[in-house]
Amino acid sequence: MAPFVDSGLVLKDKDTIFANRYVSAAGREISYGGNEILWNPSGPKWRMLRKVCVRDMLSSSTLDSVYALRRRELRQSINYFYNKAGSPVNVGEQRFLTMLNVITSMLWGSTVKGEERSSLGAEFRHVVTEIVELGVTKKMKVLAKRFDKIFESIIDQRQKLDRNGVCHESKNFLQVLLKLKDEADPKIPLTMTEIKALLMQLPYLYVVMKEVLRIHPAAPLLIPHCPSETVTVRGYTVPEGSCVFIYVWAIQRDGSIWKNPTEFHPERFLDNKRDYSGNDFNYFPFGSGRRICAGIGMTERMFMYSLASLIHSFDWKLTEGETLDVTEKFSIILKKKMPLVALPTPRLSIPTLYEKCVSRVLYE
Ligand code: HEM
Repeated sequence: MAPFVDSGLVLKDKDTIFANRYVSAAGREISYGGNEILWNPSGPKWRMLRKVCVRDMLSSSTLDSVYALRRRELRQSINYFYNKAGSPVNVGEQRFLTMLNVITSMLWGSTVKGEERSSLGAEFRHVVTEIVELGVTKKMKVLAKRFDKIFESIIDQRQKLDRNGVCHESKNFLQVLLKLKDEADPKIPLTMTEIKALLMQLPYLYVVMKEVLRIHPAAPLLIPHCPSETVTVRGYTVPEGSCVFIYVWAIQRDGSIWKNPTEFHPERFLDNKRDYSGNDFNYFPFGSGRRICAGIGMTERMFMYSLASLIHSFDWKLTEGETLDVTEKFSIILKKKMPLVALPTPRLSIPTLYEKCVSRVLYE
């Protein structure tokens, strides 16, 4: 049993030493030999990868500049739910597909569409799920091939796509709302009060996001760290090359730190005293130190935008007789044990608000 020590000692005081990754055989198989940013050992190669990744894909300015892309994918998803009004839909699967499309579009500018979008997305999700759950090297090889096939298919589609189509959209949520207000049917206006109410809704959604990340951190043990040399932490010797898990899930549910820790209570974040920037070792769902998640900005934008849009566009209810089950399935990545299946009912009276983002070149 590993000793319990202050995670700040590992991720802050000895960050340089623990900045390496412990790459299991299975991890090596799926990461082209441990060669991508997540699994790369700390060193010049990782620094270069991280710099490129952050500067060219995940910086605030790049993320802001691809707002139209997020909007296009989200509207595609809203349109999907609209067409399924009153029927049970797998909400998690759709959100995963949206995220997948945004990320792959940012990576190689491709968009998977129509039937293929669903089947490729389902295959991708299936492969990711198996990777996360199995961790068996032999099986990993097979899965890695399937992954590779998916990538090939996406790249292939990208090559066929017309490169000229882009959605020329305004940049922030407020501008979108004002545009909607101007374009709304005069009989069913979107009032300034409603716009304000929506904007008020948003800070609350932000604390909802924080609470979700506290109680269900996506990487409950972070991603395994590995000391580059033998080191002593609080009197314990941690040999070079050992696998170090940081149990953020337990820390974020520790009753000596959090009041009613197992209760979902977003209001606890309203005082704005805690954030996940990596400086608070009682709340760090994205990790801390030099290996902190590079996708925080992306997560914030996608989470807030999609949650706000889904709540604003639909009333949601569970199927008759069902209760909400938030039981977790514990693995290197935390998942819901049972998928969230819910019935969407459109709540906006302007049907055009449910249309896909129409870019003449892309969708005609
Ligand atoms: C709910 C959303 C997410 C959570 C909770 C999360 C959490 C994490 C955690 C805990 C780590 C490891 C930190 C450590 O080892 O100390 C990590 C690493 C990483 N994440 Fe995320 N992540 C999320 C979304 C994303 C997204 C959307 C992207 C990019 C599109 C991303 C990109 C990365 C990268 C590149 C690393 C590796 C950083 C490195 O090793 O240098 N993450 N993430």
